[in-house]
Amino acid sequence: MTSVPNVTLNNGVTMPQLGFGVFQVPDEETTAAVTSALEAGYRSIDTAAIYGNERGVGKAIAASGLHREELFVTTKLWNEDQGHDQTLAAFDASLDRLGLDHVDLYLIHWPTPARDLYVETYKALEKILADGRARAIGVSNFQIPHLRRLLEHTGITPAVNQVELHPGLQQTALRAFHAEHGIATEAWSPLAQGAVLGDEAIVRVAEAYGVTPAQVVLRWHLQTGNIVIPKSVTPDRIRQNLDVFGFALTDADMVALTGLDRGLRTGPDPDTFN
Ligand SMILES: NC(=O)C1=CN([C@@H]2O[C@H](COP(=O)(O)OP(=O)(O)OC[C@H]3O[C@@H](n4cnc5c(N)ncnc54)[C@H](OP(=O)(O)O)[C@@H]3O)[C@@H](O)[C@H]2O)C=CC1
Ligand SMILES: O=C(O)C(=O)[C@@H](O)[C@H](O)C(=O)CO
Repeated sequence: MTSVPNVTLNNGVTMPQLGFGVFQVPDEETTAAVTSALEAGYRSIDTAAIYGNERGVGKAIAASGLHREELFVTTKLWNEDQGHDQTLAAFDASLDRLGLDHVDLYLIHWPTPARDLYVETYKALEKILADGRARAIGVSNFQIPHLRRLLEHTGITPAVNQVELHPGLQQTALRAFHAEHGIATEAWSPLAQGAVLGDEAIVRVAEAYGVTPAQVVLRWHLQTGNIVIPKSVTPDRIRQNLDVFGFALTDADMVALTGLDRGLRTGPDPDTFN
């Protein structure tokens, strides 16, 4: 079985560097997809309240026979549930749907700056952490000014910032800020939902190694130091996306992929998304 390296977060908790995402997987299909992933060897699952599939994730976990300590489960607080008390209630509801008594990582899904609630929301996450119901807390889609404000007004540095990141959107300044403050960078849509897989440089490197473009992109993430959570509902791809530890890109390959950065956002703009 493939062994995925761990990243040590800023509170000492370890998190697999490669996990499985379930955005856009209907709840009734999620149990099968997560079961395939767990059978392939994934141990980290990324869901969110807004995905509507926490129950499907929970069913796959319950049926897996794996010990809870072997798994790393992330879920996220949806925008409309921001605010101190609403966050605590939304977290309880997520745990209930997952059928778990704690998650490994709880994230604020988007800063939604127009609401101006993310600081008090994060304080609720700090309480959840203190109560031992999340092993680590963090954020998603936070830009540098949002992170600076959290660092100024709250007590615990986020363990993770999960952001859109792939060869077409490399987030260089944000990654540098994370490194400076001990925040792990987690890449969502690590394959750009397929939009970079036809890039000539990626195809050329894939042909040279006899692997697929998706495997090249995932290797680039791992060697860049990102945590990645590719999604697939296709069993062959689920296995393929984990089979990325038998080859390594050279410095020249890494430079070729770095040249593909072009501000390609496939998802919403975090400064305006509400
Ligand atoms: N925090 C946030 O705001 C966000 C978080 N996320 C998280 O990140 C995860 C991953 O991002 P996501 O947007 O799903 O996109 P990905 O970049 O993981 O791409 C998923 C798409 O690529 C296809 N695919 C997967 N593997 C391969 C492969 N080996 N070869 C060719 N195509 C492949 C999938 O098809 P198929 O399934 O048909 O095989 C699917 O269409 C999400 O599932 C979610 O957990 C995502 C968006 C926003
Ligand atoms: O997938 C997620 O985690 C997201 O937050 C987004 O993709 C978001 O829900 C969206 O796409 C809204 O248009």
